[in-house]
Amino acid sequence: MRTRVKICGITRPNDGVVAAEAGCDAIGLVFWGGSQRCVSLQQAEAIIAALPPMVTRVALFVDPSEAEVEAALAALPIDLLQFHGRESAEFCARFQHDYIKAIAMGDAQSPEQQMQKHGKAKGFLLDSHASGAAGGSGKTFDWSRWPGLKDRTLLLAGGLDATNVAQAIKQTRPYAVDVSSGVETSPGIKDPKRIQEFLNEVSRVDSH
Ligand SMILES: O=C(O)c1ccccc1NCC(=O)[C@H](O)[C@H](O)COP(=O)(O)O
Repeated sequence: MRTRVKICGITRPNDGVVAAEAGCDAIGLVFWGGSQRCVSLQQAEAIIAALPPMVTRVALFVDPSEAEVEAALAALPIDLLQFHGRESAEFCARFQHDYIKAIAMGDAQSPEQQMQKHGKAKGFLLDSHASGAAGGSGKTFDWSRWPGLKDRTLLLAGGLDATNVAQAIKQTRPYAVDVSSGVETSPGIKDPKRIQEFLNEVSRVDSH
C-alpha cells in the first residue's frame, strides 16, 4: 500500500498548492495561538480556496474550547480534525467529524495506553512531543517504540525530512507520514524543493 503524506502547518495559499502538486494527500492547518504556524479562519479560507480537489483538509487544535472547533467547522470545509493536546475521547468525538488523535511519544504512558482511551479515533498520529508540549518540534522519537498494532491507522510524525523518511517508513510501515519543519526554510514557510524531495523519497521507498 502507498504511504500517504500529510504536510502540516501550511500558512500560505501557494504552499498548499505546491504541496498538492507535489502529490501530498493532506494538508494541516494549525489553529492554536501558541504556534508560529497558527492561521486565522480568514487565512485558512484563502489556503483552502486555492487547493485543488482531492486533498484532505485537516484542522489541528491543541486543547481547544468547543466553540473554537465549532467556529472552524462552521466557517471552513474541514475533512478531518486533529487533536494535539490532552483532549478527552468524549470531547474529540463531540463534533460529528472524523478525528485523529496525536499520541505523545515523549510521554511516560505507552502509545498503546494512550490509544486505548480513543476508541472512536479514525487514526493516531505518533509524534515526538511530551504530553502538554507543542508539536512541530522537528525532533524524531525512537522508532523502535512503534506499536505492533495492525488494526489501527497509524501516522508517523516528528522530525521527518527527505534524509530520514525512507528509513522511517521501512522501520515502522505507517499508513501515512506527517511533516512540517522538515520541509520548511523557517517556521510556517514551506520550501517547494524540500517538499518535492520529501515526496520523491516516499515514492522511492514505496516502489521497492
Ligand atoms: O506545528 C506546530 O507549530 C504545532 C504546534 C502545536 C501542536 C502541533 C503542531 N504541529 C503538529 C505537526 O505539524 C505535526 O505533528 C508534524 O508533522 C511534526 O512536526 P515536525 O517535527 O516539525 O515535522
